[in-house]
Amino acid sequence: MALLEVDRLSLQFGGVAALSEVSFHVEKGEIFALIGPNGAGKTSMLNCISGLYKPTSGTIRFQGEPILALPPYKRAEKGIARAFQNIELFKHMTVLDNIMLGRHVRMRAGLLSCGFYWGKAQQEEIEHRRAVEEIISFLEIESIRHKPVGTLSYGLQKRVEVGRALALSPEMLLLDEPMAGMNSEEKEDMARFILDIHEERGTTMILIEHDMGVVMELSQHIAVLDFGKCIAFGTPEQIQTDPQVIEAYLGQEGTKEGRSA
Ligand SMILES: Nc1ncnc2c1ncn2[C@@H]1O[C@H](COP(=O)(O)OP(=O)(O)OP(=O)(O)O)[C@@H](O)[C@H]1O
Repeated sequence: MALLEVDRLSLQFGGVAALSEVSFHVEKGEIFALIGPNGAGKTSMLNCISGLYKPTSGTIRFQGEPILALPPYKRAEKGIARAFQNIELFKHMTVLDNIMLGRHVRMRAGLLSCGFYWGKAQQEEIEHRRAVEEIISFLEIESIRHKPVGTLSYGLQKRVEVGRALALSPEMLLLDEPMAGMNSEEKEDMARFILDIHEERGTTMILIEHDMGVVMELSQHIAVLDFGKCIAFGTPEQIQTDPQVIEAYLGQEGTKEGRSA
């Protein structure tokens, strides 16, 4: 059984079909890429998976269970975490506090239990701190842990955004253009972190990325969207040689993005 199964998913915005009958599946432990030209429906698909958008029809199953009726926080509890295309951090708060906030759905001790079982709540707090410190050291951001996020470079903010999503200890991580706007050094760092997360934590990932070199190198399977339709699904080798993909997206040379991207 695949970890995530998307079956004939459609999403309509008035007259615009953002997604039409899209089907694909993501295996546990793989890096899966969603590619396609601007406006193809990639972010809309992530929004349907995380619960921000409600599809018009179709189904999504996570670990065999239908999830479309669940609100976003329930999907987060089930292990689906999201890093956004436009950074969604609290800019005035520190790196540490932002990542700690990402951990909140894993925190069980509420106000009542804190009152009755102070020791238990304290123990939990220590464990969450340890998990967060582990992420900070994993992402090599120890030196900026007490800095307000708004004072950091764009590349570092993107890294913190990934850290916030990782704090959920997710089963599946949705990464929407994690390298957009980065210089080549920052991109290399992010690619290394994605591979490390995959190898060391075994986290399944769905990656939206426009850089074809990165996509072909990192992912095991790729789905190609074009005008809301899934026009191809396969390994990087299959996608690179698929005539429909070359026509719609990669351009005649099969290396760069064709249509506006
Ligand atoms: N909230 C919304 N309201 C109306 N239309 C929307 C909304 N979100 C997306 N769309 C439309 O759905 C289509 C798919 O958009 P989407 O952002 O999913 O594409 P994308 O492949 O992620 O593009 P990009 O690569 O530019 O981020 C577009 O025509 C877009 O205008």
